[in-house]
Amino acid sequence: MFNQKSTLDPQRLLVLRTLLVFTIGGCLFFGGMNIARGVYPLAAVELAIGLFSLWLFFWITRSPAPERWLLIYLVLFFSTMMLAIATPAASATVFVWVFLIPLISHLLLGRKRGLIIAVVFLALSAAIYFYRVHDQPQLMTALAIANVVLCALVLMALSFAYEHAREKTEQQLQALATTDSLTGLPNRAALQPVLARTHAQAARDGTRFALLSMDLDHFKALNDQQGHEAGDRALVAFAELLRARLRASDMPCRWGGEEFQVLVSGTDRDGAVRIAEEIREALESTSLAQTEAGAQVTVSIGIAVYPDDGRAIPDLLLTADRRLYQAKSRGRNQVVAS
Ligand SMILES: Nc1nc2c(ncn2[C@@H]2O[C@H](COP(=O)(O)OP(=O)(O)OP(=O)(O)O)[C@@H](O)[C@H]2O)c(=O)[nH]1
Repeated sequence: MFNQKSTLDPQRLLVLRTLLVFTIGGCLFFGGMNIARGVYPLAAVELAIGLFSLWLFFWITRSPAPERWLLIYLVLFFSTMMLAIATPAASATVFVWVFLIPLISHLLLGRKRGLIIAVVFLALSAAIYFYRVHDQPQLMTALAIANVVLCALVLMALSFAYEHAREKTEQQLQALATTDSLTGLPNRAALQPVLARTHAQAARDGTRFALLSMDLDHFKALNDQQGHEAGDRALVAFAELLRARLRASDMPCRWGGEEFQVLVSGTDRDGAVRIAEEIREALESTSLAQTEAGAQVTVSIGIAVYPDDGRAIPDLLLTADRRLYQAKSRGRNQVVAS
């Protein structure tokens, strides 16, 4: 769950695999045709690209660097296209493939890298096109040139706009999926990759980090006596308190219900206890959530420090949780760190 493997996003993987299927089929077909027509250099390149595409179809989900292979494939694919349009013996209609360049670049590489690759290969295609048709007056009229150029520009603008809108939607969905809607804090799904990164970095650099597991006390009583809305307001206020007390490099998160988790980087046990005590005291000193029975919502906190309390993330979470419940059983409103 905490392993960070580099993977392509599913949409790009689907586009790439669809394209690879057509590349494999197309390369075999055109390679065979070009052998029959005696255009051997182009046929050899096409067959080699076909075999490479077949291998990539299976390798792409296993590769540790799929983005790099994506770029290599695209450059090879477009370069083959350039070779095809530059080959005098190739069919005149081979130029229609050029119009796929903006669409494929944006779908596979995203807005910025897609635009750069598309501009480079469209410019190359234009140079090859004009070199090949410069002696055909009917193709060198302003109208004929405007048709080709405008069509390419429209496709470029449309695919750029599509990718721009798609990236924005993806960012919004990502934010929704990783933010707790009540408190606005990151949620459990958001903490996991950050925790994995912090853990990997601490293991590399020999530094420490602490996990503070927190659970609000007497929260059920508050809900029962003053209503769910009062409970919600207390959760929002506690989230505010966390934001106000923590440094930008620390990461508070709503773990679920009235449980919170705080990841504090570059700190030892004493530092973590200081922060936890500050938070505990700050909540205690607010009259934010007084229950009718006179109890006040406070917070119990369990601390685990890497690597002293465990080297694996699940062990640290377990230790922090165990200490949190020790704090509860010792009477609540306290910090347990060892
Ligand atoms: N208002 C509100 N209540 C929630 C939310 N999520 C969980 N709860 C409530 O939090 C309460 C947690 O109850 P308990 O686990 O018994 O915790 P507690 O009353 O704080 O008891 P101790 O932790 O032992 O002090 C339950 O009543 C849940 O319904 C939420 O988003 N909003």
